[in-house]
Amino acid sequence: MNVISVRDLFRVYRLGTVDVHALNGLSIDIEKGEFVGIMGPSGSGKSTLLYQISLLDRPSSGFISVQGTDVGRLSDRQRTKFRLKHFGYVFQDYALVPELTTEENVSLLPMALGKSDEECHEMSVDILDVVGLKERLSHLPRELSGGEQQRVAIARAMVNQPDIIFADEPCANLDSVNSKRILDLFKQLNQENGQTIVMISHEDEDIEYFDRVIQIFDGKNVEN
Ligand SMILES: Nc1ncnc2c1ncn2[C@@H]1O[C@H](COP(=O)(O)OP(=O)(O)OP(=O)(O)O)[C@@H](O)[C@H]1O
Repeated sequence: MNVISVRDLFRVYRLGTVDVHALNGLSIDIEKGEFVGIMGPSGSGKSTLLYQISLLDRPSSGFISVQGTDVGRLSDRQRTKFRLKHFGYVFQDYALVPELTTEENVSLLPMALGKSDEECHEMSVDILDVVGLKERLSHLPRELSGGEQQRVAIARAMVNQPDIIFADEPCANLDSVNSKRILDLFKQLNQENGQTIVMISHEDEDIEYFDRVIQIFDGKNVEN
């Protein structure tokens, strides 16, 4: 079953009088439970594609269906709810709230979904245990290494058990040991929980982790 279907997607950024055609009629399908890599040269449109399918931006034209919902028809408010309920995000700069502890950063999302303090605590500690950070609950982000911060970000993305995780070059700022640890963690979560993971990567050695690679070139997918 396709969890994401994209047809004839275009995204044009207007910069003053110049149009930048970031996506040029791209069509892809992603199946439920797949761990998919999005790869391609710098500037080919990978992040732009991820923003469209994860509802962080709207395309200039084209069709996107996520879990059977035509997401182009949703209002901004409905899109926000949809994201909270179904998606988890991991970015290359971790995007943790600097003033909040590990546990508080992870608790933000269950809190936003109206869980009680006790439930938030339990859910956060459980997932922080999975990513190996149960001993770091009270640390602030600046008191953690880069690899640990990214594992907090993954815990935050996973805590609501989202259907789909979107990751934009999550290992870009990590050394090879920490990168491998993050990729192993994604693979484990994908296999144990069956979550769909869509990850942008520049690194050829990441290919072995993916069930499939979608190659992007000049704003289009390359059939392989
Ligand atoms: N907000 C924006 N405004 C204008 N142009 C943009 C914007 N975001 C991206 N672009 C342009 O759109 C094109 C695709 O960018 P995108 O970030 O999607 O590529 P990418 O494949 O993710 O690149 P990289 O691997 O370097 O991160 C590029 O030419 C980029 O300069």
